[in-house]
Amino acid sequence: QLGISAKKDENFSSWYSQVVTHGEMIEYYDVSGCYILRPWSYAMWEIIKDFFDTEIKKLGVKNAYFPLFVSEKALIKEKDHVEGFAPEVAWVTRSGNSDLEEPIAVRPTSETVMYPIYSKWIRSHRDLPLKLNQWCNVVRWEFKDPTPFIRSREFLWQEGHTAFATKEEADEEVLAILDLYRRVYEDILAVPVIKGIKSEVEKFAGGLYTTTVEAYIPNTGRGIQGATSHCLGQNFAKMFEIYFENDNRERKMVWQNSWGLTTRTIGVMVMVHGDDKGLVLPPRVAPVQVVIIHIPSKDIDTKVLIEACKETAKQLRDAGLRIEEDYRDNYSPGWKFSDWEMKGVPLRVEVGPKDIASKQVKVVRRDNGGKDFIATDNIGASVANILEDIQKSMLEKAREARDACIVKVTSWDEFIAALNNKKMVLAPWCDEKEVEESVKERTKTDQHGAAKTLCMPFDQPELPQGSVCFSSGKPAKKWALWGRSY
Ligand SMILES: O=C1CCCN[C@@H]1CCCn1cnc2ccccc2c1=O
Repeated sequence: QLGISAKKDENFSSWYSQVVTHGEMIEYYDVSGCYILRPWSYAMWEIIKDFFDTEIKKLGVKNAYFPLFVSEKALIKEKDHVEGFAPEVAWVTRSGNSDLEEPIAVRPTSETVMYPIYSKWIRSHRDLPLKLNQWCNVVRWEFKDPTPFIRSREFLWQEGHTAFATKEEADEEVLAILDLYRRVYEDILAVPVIKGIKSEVEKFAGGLYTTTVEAYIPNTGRGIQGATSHCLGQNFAKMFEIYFENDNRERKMVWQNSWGLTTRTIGVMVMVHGDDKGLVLPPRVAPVQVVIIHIPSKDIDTKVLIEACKETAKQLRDAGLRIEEDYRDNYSPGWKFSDWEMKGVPLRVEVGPKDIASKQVKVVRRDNGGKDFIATDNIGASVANILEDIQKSMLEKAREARDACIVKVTSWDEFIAALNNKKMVLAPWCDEKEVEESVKERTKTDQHGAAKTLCMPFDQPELPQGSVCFSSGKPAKKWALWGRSY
């Protein structure tokens, strides 16, 4: 395979497309906006899913599966949340040569599938809390430019849908799930995120409030929504008549949450960490963490060399690491090095005759190219330590790059300058809808989309008395993080 021809800092979209295809993550498909997830990327989704699934089960969430199809009646039940999304809904109108009586929608999300059933299941406070999740696909017929993992017409996600007797329980779960999303990004994908609450304009219209983890792509200077955890309040309970009798025999509406994380996570990780040699995988999400490559030589019988490699591989597997051994004799070591670098494998172990003699191996880090020699005895622990160091330093490096792209301003001129300099902008804001709409209008240009609020960070800087909104001049209520986004 040839190397990647596009440079990350010169042609980001070509670079990204080449990295995900040469890295064997994606195969293109003849239905626009749809992609094939090859084993290399699907294994990453499985790692993310294993972590999140284990954690939500600790919170008492159970997995279930609801139908892919939604009746038109059910879908338009909550019209004001659907009307904004209506153009994205895909419909089944025919089977074989005959039209269906009623068109059936393909789920774009499952509130309207699940909540008529929740209404049937929930009668008494003893039926609460109800906490269900499903791992599935959803379809949204988007028209904005499709991008593998980042924006596709079908994607994989989990969607959690919970119901509680009290708002306090719902509020608490919203934040517990949001922290799990932070951990997916920071602890597994080594991508720093900012936790915050969405503005009234940006929140899920059907809900009470939306919390979010916001990531950032330095090369494009755009923010990207990482995952969202919504408190729906009692809005859906009202519409779908989801009531329970409390222990005073009073009829009450439930308080609900819904929360989702998608395969977009994988695309964000690729964009943040990849380089001009291809993928750079954080060890926690790498399907293969270490690849062992023998260096044939006339000074040693290749069988002996490979036996030594197998012994090292066994020790590394016994240390719980995901290992690949590449003894292919139809490729040179150099060819193999670039092949595994393309796939982003965090650590390469090279074994040659000299290494056998001195009971050592050569290790090469994918993230910074660092080379070292380590002893073969107790190699499991020492390689595990190197992988931990790679994980930590990738997050630190990404955090520094992200922090360097946040500019704190107080005036409109500073705001526009920072925005056009591809930064995210932290500015004091009056938190009024029409002001956000006007900023969108004033920042929309033909070559970029409008700037919008990404979130109001939970971690608010000091807001000095008398601070005014950078845009409206009205009294500022809080700091908002603004930016162009995906
Ligand atoms: O984010 C989440 C997390 C998972 C569960 N659903 C919520 C809210 C989904 C918002 N949404 C997003 N796109 C849509 C597209 C078509 C119809 C409806 C919708 C829609 O309701």
